Amino acid sequence: MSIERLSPVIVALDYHSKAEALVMADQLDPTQCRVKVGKELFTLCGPSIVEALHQRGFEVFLDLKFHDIPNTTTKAVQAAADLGVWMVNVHASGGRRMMASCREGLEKFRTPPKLIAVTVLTSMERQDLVDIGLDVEPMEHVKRLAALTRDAGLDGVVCSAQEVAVIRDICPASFNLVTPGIRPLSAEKGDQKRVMTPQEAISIGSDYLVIGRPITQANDPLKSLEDIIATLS
Ligand SMILES: O=c1ccn([C@@H]2O[C@H](COP(=O)(O)O)[C@@H](O)[C@H]2O)c(=O)[nH]1
Repeated sequence: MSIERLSPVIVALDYHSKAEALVMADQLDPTQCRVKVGKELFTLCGPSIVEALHQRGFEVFLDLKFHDIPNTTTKAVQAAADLGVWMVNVHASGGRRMMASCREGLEKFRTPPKLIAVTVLTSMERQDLVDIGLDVEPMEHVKRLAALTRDAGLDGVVCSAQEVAVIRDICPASFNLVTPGIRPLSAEKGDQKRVMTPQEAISIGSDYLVIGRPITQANDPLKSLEDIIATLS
């Protein structure tokens, strides 16, 4: 069975050293999940952490959320493609021309990474948007940015599972919906605001569940992952 059908879970390896991240990865099974390398780990380790995870058989989501001018972000996603990652992302608020340029920049790769865009961070709620001059509900802004991302030709968006149904109405079924802010009922929300349980997120149509602390900070991370996967079928 392909990994596409096996598990929608992407484990966020948010660690402060390569050693810690690999201790965690070595407890996980690449047929049961993908892994995500974010800003902290990549800033500390660079491409060597991606290589080490590839050697262990994991597909890697490089979650660096590029947000810059079109030329810079395009070169950045091309560098990610050179690393052979499975997925890479930019911020949709960088705009249509920036996203379209990144899309075009990946055309020369035989197997480019999935290119997706972050809409509104799952840690944000209405007041956070007001604070940055956006007097809208997160749902409304996510919908607008998802439409922009679709029109720029990207493969999908990062959103909260709470927005999945609304995005499904305006985007094709092939448009990947990647949802962090996933919290089993027993888990702490921490800094996440727009959350949903793994089971609800899958039921409503999330394609991929990004899960960090509920797995990585569990006493038995593999059991925690298996317990989550068991709720999905
Ligand atoms: O909107 C977003 C975009 C990215 N993230 C990232 O996902 C994980 C979530 O980790 P948890 O420990 O499960 O909260 C983390 O790496 C974030 O950088 C997000 O949470 N929300």
